[in-house]
Amino acid sequence: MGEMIVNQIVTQVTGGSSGIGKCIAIECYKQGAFITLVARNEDKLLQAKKEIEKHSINDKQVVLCISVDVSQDYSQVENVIKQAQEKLGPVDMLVNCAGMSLSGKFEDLEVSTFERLMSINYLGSVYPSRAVIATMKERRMGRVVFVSSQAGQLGLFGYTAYSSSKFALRGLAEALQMEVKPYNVYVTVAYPPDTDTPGFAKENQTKPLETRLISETTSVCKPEQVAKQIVKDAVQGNFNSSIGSDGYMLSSLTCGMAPVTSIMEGLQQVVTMGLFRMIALFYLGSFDSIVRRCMMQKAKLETVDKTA
Ligand SMILES: NC(=O)C1=CN([C@@H]2O[C@H](COP(=O)(O)OP(=O)(O)OC[C@H]3O[C@@H](n4cnc5c(N)ncnc54)[C@H](OP(=O)(O)O)[C@@H]3O)[C@@H](O)[C@H]2O)C=CC1
Ligand SMILES: CCCCCCCCCCCCCCCC(=O)[C@@H](N)CO
Repeated sequence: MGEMIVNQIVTQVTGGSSGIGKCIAIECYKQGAFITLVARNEDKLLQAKKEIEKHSINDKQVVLCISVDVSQDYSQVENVIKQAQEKLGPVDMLVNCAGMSLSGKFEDLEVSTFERLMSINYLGSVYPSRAVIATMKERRMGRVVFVSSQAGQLGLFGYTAYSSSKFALRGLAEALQMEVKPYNVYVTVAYPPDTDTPGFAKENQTKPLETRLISETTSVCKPEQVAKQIVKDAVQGNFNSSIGSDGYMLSSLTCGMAPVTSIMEGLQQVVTMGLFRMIALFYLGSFDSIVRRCMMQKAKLETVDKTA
């Protein structure tokens, strides 16, 4: 498997106008890539374009903006990607980063929230990938990145809608990787932890206490750091991309039938599996006790309310 050289390659980033996506675009631009940003809001796109352009390393580099909803209409997504390809040439690397999170207890979440998260997080990654994959296979080169989440590796209180939409990306990525590997096209799934972005700030406004307490087990990452790791793994053609020691343990523990990139990676998984399962049992115990404590706290408050 050859490493990709980012200089002069065409990188298309959905969700590239904010947060992790914007940092991925900056990281690629710093290495000399041509960028297409895909998102809905045109003002945010233009602002991101200006910010990214500050990091140019030569005067040929371009940042193109496409305003489209990646989750709605496949033919519309296909059309705008074709138009972009006419201007910049075929996409070498597609990063599917458009997405969002909504948390809440299962019975409190609207049914429409399940549909919406599945549309944005899952179908919103299927459509752009479907639009570029044939050309990548023909050209015998390419990278497709799916940005899942640690919540795409384990289910947590409050994430019934979000986790399932992020788990879906793993299945898509595994199946697709098996199809395209002989054509020298490589798929990466990234599993970031909580990351300090506008999307994360918004998510926190409605996060249940339980979800917040469980998430606080791990620290919040900087989007620049997450972006750097994702770009590095995608360029190297690694199937898995994770951050930090929790990320490493989670990826080893949940490797299942995921492809390995090196013999070393496979051996590490074999050797660490039992130990990491042991550690996971302690985490699960502490998560369960957080949930139970919150329930008892609420019950106590209710009896106080009633007697008052
Ligand atoms: N921040 C975190 O803690 C973590 C985030 N992630 C995942 O990383 C990704 C990026 O998250 P983050 O940077 O926090 O998010 P932000 O909310 O900061 O940015 C989201 C980006 O996606 C775009 N977008 C959203 N919906 C659509 C749509 N339907 N069509 C096209 N573009 C869309 C937004 O632009 P616009 O609204 O204008 O369309 C924006 O550019 C998401 O998939 C998220 O689930 C994973 C783990 C942790
Ligand atoms: C051996 C096993 C060790 C396991 C440690 C597990 C710790 C889990 C904490 C999970 C935090 C949830 C991240 C979700 C981020 C996200 O996607 C949202 N913030 C999106 O906005």
